[in-house]
Amino acid sequence: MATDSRLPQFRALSPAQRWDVIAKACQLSDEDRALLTEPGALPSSVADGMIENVIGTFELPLGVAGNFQVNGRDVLVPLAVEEPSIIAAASYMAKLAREDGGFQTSSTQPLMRAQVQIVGIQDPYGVRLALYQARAQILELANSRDKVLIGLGGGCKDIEVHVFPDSPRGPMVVMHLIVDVRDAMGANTVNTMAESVSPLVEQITGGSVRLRILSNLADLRLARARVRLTPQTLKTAERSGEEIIEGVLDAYTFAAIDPYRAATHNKGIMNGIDPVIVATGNDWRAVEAGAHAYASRHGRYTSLTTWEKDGTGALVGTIELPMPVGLVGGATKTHPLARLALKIMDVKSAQELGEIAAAVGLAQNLGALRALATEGIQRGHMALHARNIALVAGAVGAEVDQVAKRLAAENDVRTDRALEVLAELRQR
Ligand SMILES: CC(C)(COP(=O)([O-])OP(=O)([O-])OC[C@H]1O[C@@H](n2cnc3c(N)ncnc32)[C@H](O)[C@@H]1OP(=O)([O-])[O-])[C@@H](O)C(=O)NCCC(=O)NCCSC(=O)C[C@@](C)(O)CC(=O)[O-]
Ligand SMILES: NC(=O)C1=CN([C@@H]2O[C@H](COP(=O)(O)OP(=O)(O)OC[C@H]3O[C@@H](n4cnc5c(N)ncnc54)[C@H](OP(=O)(O)O)[C@@H]3O)[C@@H](O)[C@H]2O)C=CC1
Repeated sequence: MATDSRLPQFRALSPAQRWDVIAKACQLSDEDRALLTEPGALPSSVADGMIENVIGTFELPLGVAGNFQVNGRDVLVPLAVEEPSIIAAASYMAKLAREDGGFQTSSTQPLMRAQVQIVGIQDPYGVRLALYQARAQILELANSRDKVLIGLGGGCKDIEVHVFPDSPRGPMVVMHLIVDVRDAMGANTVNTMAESVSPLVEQITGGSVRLRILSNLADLRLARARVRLTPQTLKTAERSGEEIIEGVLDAYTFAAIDPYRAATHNKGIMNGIDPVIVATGNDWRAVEAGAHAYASRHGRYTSLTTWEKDGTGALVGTIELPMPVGLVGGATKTHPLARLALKIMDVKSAQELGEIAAAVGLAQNLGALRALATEGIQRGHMALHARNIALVAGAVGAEVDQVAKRLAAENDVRTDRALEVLAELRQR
């Protein structure tokens, strides 16, 4: 477990030197190092067991966001992502946040919903009551298979019956199984449960069961994060903290009221969350689907975060969203790098993993809003993107930073300019 997530001048090190820092901070072994430094950390034999028609593996950069303090614990957070400036922004905001206590997080129990669709019935409200009457029998059948899950205190805890009396296909009833999936993401688990209770549901209702599948609107499995930053912490050489706070509040309000802005605002949040989900071998599509569905829960798509000023004038940010992630199941156990990422984070439960991801999303959001509301996104983002452009132009080794620095200094981050700068460098 890392005892100090500050990584001073980490950026100036080489990947191998950064590995040494992380390995020391997290007590990682030489075997762990081999996973990262040797090509093909995911053996094709393992990949061939994960998906169909495998022809190889696809790699992404794996970085570490520093400075995070979550509920008083220093955490180094691995992110697998291709976009520049995400890790810089998250690390920067985490650095500021730790001045004022870092991130405080919490989460609900890991409850997932499985839906059982019932058609071919004439009395949907009567069917609803019949299902509630048979609740104990349904729960018993649902819990008759998952010995490991039940033994851990998980399992189907309740049913919830939704009625659609006049759907275009006639009356429809949807029974939800509410399942505590403990440290699994739980999709396979709850899908199996839904299929296993369907014959009994048809017997109880006299209807026909169609779909038996989890809901990705996992609104009973929420992760939350909160952060508070004073004007003193937020001030820069160019702007007062108060000015920055007012800018962030205007930027947040723009997203809260305008779906066109909210889509970009939330994409920025997921820029922080998705790379943690990918790095830990979790299903980022499930997290994305739940996040955006949850952002529409009040009937209009809006911001996943809130930003406000407290009585002392400090900026207070919150995020709350579905977080269906696991420490077991799916690829979390089969992908070696997913296991390594979980080891670096030293998380003890799926809830803790979800809370850290939520905190990274909140940090990411502040990084973007703070930049957008002051200097604009391009200076910081494009200065880091310049290295990608230098690579595209063919720069190698030390040339990459030399070309990138020149592009950033000229504020002209374009491939044709990079080619010119590279040619000049090579003529020297
Ligand atoms: C990019 C910065 C951080 C530069 O900002 P800066 O002021 O030049 O940074 P700095 O050199 O003063 O460094 C401050 C800290 O930032 C971090 N940092 C700084 N640079 C690096 C680096 N190279 N590698 C690693 N970490 C870095 C690091 O923690 C560093 O502390 P230190 O290590 O020096 O003690 C700033 O301009 C920024 O945060 N910009 C916002 C960028 C952003 O939000 N990127 C996310 C992708 S774009 C996006 O989200 C989509 C969007 C924008 O549409 C979302 C939306 O619309 O809401
Ligand atoms: N729409 C979606 O999001 C869908 C996603 N998926 C995929 O489903 C996968 C996730 O399903 P999931 O059910 O998590 O995967 P798994 O079926 O791989 O793992 C869950 C099983 O792990 C066992 N287990 C061991 N330890 C624990 C523990 N501490 N907590 C909970 N379970 C434990 C339980 O076994 P036992 O059963 O013996 O008790 C449990 O049923 C992901 O790969 C996802 O991509 C699939 C379909 C749809």
